[in-house]
Amino acid sequence: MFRLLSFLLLFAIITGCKCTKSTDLVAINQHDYDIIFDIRYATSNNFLGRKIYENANVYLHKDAAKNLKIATLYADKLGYKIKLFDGFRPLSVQRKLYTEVSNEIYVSNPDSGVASHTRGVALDVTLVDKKTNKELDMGTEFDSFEEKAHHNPNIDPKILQNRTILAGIMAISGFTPLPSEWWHYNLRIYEIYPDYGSKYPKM
Ligand SMILES: C[C@@H](N)C(=O)N[C@H](C)C(=O)O
Ligand SMILES: [Zn+2]
Repeated sequence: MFRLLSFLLLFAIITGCKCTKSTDLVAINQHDYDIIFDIRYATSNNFLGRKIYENANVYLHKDAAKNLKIATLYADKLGYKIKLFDGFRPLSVQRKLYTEVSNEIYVSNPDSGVASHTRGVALDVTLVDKKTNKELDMGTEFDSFEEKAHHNPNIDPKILQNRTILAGIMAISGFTPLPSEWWHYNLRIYEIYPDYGSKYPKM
């Protein structure tokens, strides 16, 4: 009897661990999400000029994934598609980016406990016009670490309008903006989510 109970306990622990992995972070794929994928760190088209991810697979915490789906519906109704630049980020990559930039306004310090990409609840996104297939003009490129990328009401009205459309879609879907990066959104109250960055270096 004791043996059976021990076996069942061991089985529950093992399957429970697997459960945490497979249900917390989920893959974001073309089949389930009507978005455009442009995972920049899986290419050399990023501020480092070299590929950092081995592949372009994207993962998000299931709560963020659910809200991203809602955002795609709002975007679609308004005539846009969401383009995704990044989602879950392994700790090693967060560290690499931080070492290169060394500015916590633009890259979260991996040791500060405030990083949201490593929790799987941050998204780097923009909008594409469905009619023209062109990205909206947001005033700067993605990962342009300068003041022009900050949210600011005193910018060109067209750029302000574009950023505000993105902010509206994301806000109504449960995300909050980062003041210093027009492309970065955190799931609301992201601090409650655990950090998966070192647990899942590569999914
Ligand atoms: C590096 C940039 N794309 C980014 O995501 N910055 C925020 C602040 C972060 O690293 O959490
Ligand atoms: Zn980001």
